Amino acid sequence: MAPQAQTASRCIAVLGGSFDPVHNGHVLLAEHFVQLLRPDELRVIPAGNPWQKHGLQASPADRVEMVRRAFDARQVPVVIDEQEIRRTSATYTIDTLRALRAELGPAVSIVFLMGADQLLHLDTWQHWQELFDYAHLCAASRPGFTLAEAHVPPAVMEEFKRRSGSPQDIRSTTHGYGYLASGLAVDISSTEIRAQLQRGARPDSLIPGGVLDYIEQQHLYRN
Ligand SMILES: Nc1ncnc2c1ncn2[C@@H]1O[C@H](COP(=O)(O)OP(=O)(O)OP(=O)(O)O)[C@@H](O)[C@H]1O
Ligand SMILES: O=C(O)c1ccc[n+]([C@@H]2O[C@H](COP(=O)([O-])O)[C@@H](O)[C@H]2O)c1
Repeated sequence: MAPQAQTASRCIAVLGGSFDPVHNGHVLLAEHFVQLLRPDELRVIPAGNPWQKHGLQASPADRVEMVRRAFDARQVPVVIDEQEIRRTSATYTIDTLRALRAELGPAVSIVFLMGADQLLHLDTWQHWQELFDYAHLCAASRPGFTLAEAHVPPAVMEEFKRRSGSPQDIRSTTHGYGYLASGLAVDISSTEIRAQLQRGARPDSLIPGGVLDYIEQQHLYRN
């Protein structure tokens, strides 16, 4: 068992992101871990002020509405959590996980999901090693960002190896495990979608239909 982890009665999978805009890569990342972990809830948390990005294009309200339209609640109940948007300071995941632990209590498995691009610089996140005191961390592969040992910062790889657990371990304990999933390969990014929209293209195979409708109705990402 991961250090100090307790048995968990429920499991909440958490996907944080800028979602500028949300796209099929985000949806498939969440679905990948929903299939693997069978959580009781998917909690999607749009970032308020992501300090490692140089400004977001869409407003918080528009990003929340797009996220609301993107995730299908048929597989798992989906909760859109606006706590990071309400916070005025820089968005640090450690603050979010502390708040989630306070809200959900000590007996819930909290699983923070991310793509490989974030894993590759996890060691730059605020208090990154403490994240495991509140949650399990799961990262999935993404084209252009390999999970191969040679590319992951050594301290991050060492932490994930030391904390390696099975999906069942993660589902049934509260925090402390790391998991690397190499089976995802979705070559979609918000950057590419913004570029396509700006040049007048219609990236309908890259984003959920309801999200594209909203982008068009609100004339987002046109300049
Ligand atoms: N295609 C993808 N495959 C796997 N994970 C992804 C993919 N796209 C985004 N993610 C993950 O989803 C989370 C939120 O990503 P984010 O909202 O920054 O999207 P993005 O496409 O990376 O955006 P941008 O191109 O603006 O940097 C991050 O953990 C990121 O690694
Ligand atoms: O806590 C940090 O220092 C930190 C640094 C970079 C990213 N994050 C979180 O990682 C998630 C994905 O971020 P991004 O930039 O890929 O949208 C989102 O929830 C961010 O708040 C968190």
